[in-house]
Amino acid sequence: MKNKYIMALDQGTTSSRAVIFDHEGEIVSKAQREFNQYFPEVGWVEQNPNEIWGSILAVMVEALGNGDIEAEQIVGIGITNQRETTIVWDKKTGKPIYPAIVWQSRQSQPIVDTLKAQGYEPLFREKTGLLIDPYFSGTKIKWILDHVKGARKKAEKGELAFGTVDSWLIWKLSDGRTHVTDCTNASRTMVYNIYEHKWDEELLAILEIPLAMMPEVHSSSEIYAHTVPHHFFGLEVPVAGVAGDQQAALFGQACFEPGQVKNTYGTGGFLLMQTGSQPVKSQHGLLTTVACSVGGERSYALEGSVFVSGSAIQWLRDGVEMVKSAPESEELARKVESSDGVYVVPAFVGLGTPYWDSEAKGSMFGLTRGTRKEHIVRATLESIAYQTRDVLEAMMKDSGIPLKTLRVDGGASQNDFLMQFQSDIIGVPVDRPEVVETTALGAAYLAGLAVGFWKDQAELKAHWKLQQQFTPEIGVVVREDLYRGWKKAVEATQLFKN
Ligand SMILES: Nc1ncnc2c1ncn2[C@@H]1O[C@H](COP(=O)(O)OP(=O)(O)O)[C@@H](O)[C@H]1O
Ligand SMILES: O=P(O)(O)OC[C@H](O)CO
Repeated sequence: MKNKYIMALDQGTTSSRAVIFDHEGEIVSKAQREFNQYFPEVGWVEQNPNEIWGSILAVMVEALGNGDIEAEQIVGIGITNQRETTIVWDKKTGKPIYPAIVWQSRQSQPIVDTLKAQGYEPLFREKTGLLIDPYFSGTKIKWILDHVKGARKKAEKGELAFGTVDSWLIWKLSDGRTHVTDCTNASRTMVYNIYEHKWDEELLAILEIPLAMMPEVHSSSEIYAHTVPHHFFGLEVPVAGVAGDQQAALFGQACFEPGQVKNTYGTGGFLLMQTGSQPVKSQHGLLTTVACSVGGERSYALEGSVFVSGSAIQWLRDGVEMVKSAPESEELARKVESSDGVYVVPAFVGLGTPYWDSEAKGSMFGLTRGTRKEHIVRATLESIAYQTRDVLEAMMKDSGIPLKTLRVDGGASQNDFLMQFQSDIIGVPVDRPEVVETTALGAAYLAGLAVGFWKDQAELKAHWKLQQQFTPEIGVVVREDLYRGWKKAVEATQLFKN
């Protein structure tokens, strides 16, 4: 008999991936495609939902082909996606009425300013665990309904559908038969009540979003739909797992115990701490969000976002051209003993957790006549680790749980210098697993649990294998000295507004 597999569709901000996993949780094949980003105005980021769908169709075929795997061998599909990105489409024609508004897009800032001025922040925070920010879907939906002619009327009549990218893909895979999302994605919309587990009618009313356009909210692991045969080689394969990409990574990292934390070093840095069955309210600028819902059990997480993480290295490469490739940053950083007192604060798009300062600009401190390119490169890598510590400090304060280890993944986690410095600056081990495609793995796990491919979470936990552990190599005095310098640099950065 031929081996059976699970296919994960990882629909990220800049590319779509299909990753096929075997029963041991190992990758047997994958494929990846980039798609276009559109920047129609300063600060706006949009995508074409049909291009997203096209890229997904392409990678499904390529991943099967690359691994010489037949479609019949896929027993379940899991979906994980860039979160918050907002799509509104016509239920009858299946056509989007506006491009996808990407999570990074700021066009709904004026709506946010009005909501804040009206004093709604505490209400939204209390019910959704989020802040009022253009990042989340709620004000993006309102923006579309306000700007596309006739849209609100159609939405009121139940003719339009809203979805994050997971909903859109399930709609397409099922040929318009299923309009659903999972609770992790719902918890990023700013209109989902994370305590009552439902769309919050009061918040929907404030944003003038008709309930009729919202998808049904389900758990993260169950059969939502089957592929229609013409989209999947004549087969009806169950779509059985869904989670937002950061929550999927937490699951893929097997962070099931309260207090376990993962950090994904991608374009941005996303830290999630598993807090178990109880949501923890943050006093230190973190978000409270749904971590997962499997087998009737729902868990929560505290989340912190570092806006510029791996993209600081893209800046070194493409902006100031100090490195030719991202891996070269490691080579250069190792050429000097230290950053020699140089601090780079990469606040290129403001500062995220815990500062939430949208006006901060990037800055550099401590330059001398002796400063070389290598010091600046090193300081930029170090800034990624300092920002991570900022978030972890907030997590420790909010949860009261001391950090034992940090599990890492994402592109920049391949940088050994960065991982060592990360461990040095937080004073606990940093654990890098063998499978760093943890986002896709999490989605595969969720689908595999629903179709009986895997038995339970204990089985999944046993799959997690350490590839390399980085342990602290500097003492507490040096560590705290370095970190104090960083805090001063951030303080000075925030003072500089022009
Ligand atoms: N060896 C490396 N050292 C430092 N940064 C790296 C390295 N390799 C990749 N990166 C950074 O990681 C990011 C890409 O990671 P990825 O997980 O693919 O991100 P995303 O999913 O957000 O597109 C880029 O910003 C890149 O600069
Ligand atoms: O697609 P990524 O990996 O950049 O992740 C985006 C996040 O889900 C945004 O909240």
